[in-house]
Amino acid sequence: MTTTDRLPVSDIDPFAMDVLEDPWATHATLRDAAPVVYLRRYGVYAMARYEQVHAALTDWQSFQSGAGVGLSHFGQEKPWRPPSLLLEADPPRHDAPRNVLAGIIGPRALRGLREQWFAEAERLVDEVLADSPEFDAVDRLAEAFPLRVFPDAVGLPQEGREHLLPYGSFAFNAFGPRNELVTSALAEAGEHSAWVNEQCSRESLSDNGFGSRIWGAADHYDITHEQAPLLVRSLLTAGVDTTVNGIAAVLYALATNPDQWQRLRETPSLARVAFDEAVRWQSPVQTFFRTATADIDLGTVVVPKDHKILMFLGAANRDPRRWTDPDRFDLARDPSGHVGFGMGIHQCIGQHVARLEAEALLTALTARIETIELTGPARVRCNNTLRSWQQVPVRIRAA
Ligand code: HEM
Ligand SMILES: O=C(O)c1ccc(-c2ccccn2)cc1
Repeated sequence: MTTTDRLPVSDIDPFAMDVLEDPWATHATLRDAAPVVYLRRYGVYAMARYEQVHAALTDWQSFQSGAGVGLSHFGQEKPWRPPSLLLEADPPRHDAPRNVLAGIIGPRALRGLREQWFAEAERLVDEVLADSPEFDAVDRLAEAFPLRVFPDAVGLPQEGREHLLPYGSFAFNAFGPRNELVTSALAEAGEHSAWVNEQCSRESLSDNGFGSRIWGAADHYDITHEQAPLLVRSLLTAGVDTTVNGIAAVLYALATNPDQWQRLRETPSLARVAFDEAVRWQSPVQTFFRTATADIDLGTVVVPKDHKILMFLGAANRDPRRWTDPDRFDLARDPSGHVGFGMGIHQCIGQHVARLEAEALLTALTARIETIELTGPARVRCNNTLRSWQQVPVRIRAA
């Protein structure tokens, strides 16, 4: 760490494989270095403390999304796909698409799915229990459950759903630098992208799903018919890999903290707290960027206009300046205020979908399983943006 005219500079590479594999020590180094650190390798400004990340997320006028929320600046480089109407837009363009999606996947809109998703979770857990007591929780639960309920809720056809996870994985890698995680997936990305784009057309989507409701909003002139497919694409991009890794995170947390699992079994109504505490503790979405709309004077540092700011959500969620004993997964904690779903006008619009999926699965598991424990090392799948689990091998004992 050096300081050139008071600007703390670091040569840390947050997208190096060893850091993506185990980021926590790097987060501590960045937090302790300064409120804002210049990462010389990428020419970006890093924020790892809760206070600065929260401030940037809630100041969209200074920290814009319209130039992209990845390393690439859309004013300087062509995006790999047409920009998202929510994620990569600022007010006023952001407003109508946001309001339309809020009405379709917001908490009230999901009430009709609760019973169905709870029943589906029970069916899945019964199937898993009928097999071996040892299995990979990523394959059999974290991936299986979201893929059972979410594509149907969107209204996708059965055919081709295997494109969803690799498409999302590529999209989240693409927010980072063009490293091996991106270049190694470029060849197949076109095929996944073509399938996803195809599913966004009105004729691909079944009636009364999230997708057809988006098209219905265009019929009511809440958005245009040109915007409708991009809103469906938002669900397909952000709605699968995130929940898969959020659920993997809570299963990993419970399998490695048996006392917390027992506490959840005693009080199953803690399921939603358990999920949010896991999202805080693991931060399935680790980092993403904003772009300075003008020279931003942050006291210790001035971020020049059009420079990128890298926000470390995973580091902010474990900042001892904000959290007591932050590295502990603790169901006694109130995790509200965590930035795992972001904060401010772009705060995750699908968080209610994610919470409902997790609550359904955890409720089915606590009712049917006495113990769950890791039987070997959990394996991370490196991704430039996501904390993604390749494998979480567990043994369970039926209740
Ligand atoms: C554990 C699961 C999830 C996590 C951790 C997560 C995380 C996030 C975060 C951190 C943001 C803020 C991005 C920013 O500020 O630039 C975000 C935005 C968003 N998320 Fe999620 N998400 C999850 C699940 C979902 C699901 C299930 C959906 C769709 C059904 C979804 C759709 C979106 C969309 C459309 C945005 C953009 C919102 C806007 O820009 O106004 N997410 N998510
Ligand atoms: O609207 C989309 O296509 C989209 C929405 C949200 C994300 C995202 C990005 C970073 C962190 C969490 N979510 C990605 C894509």
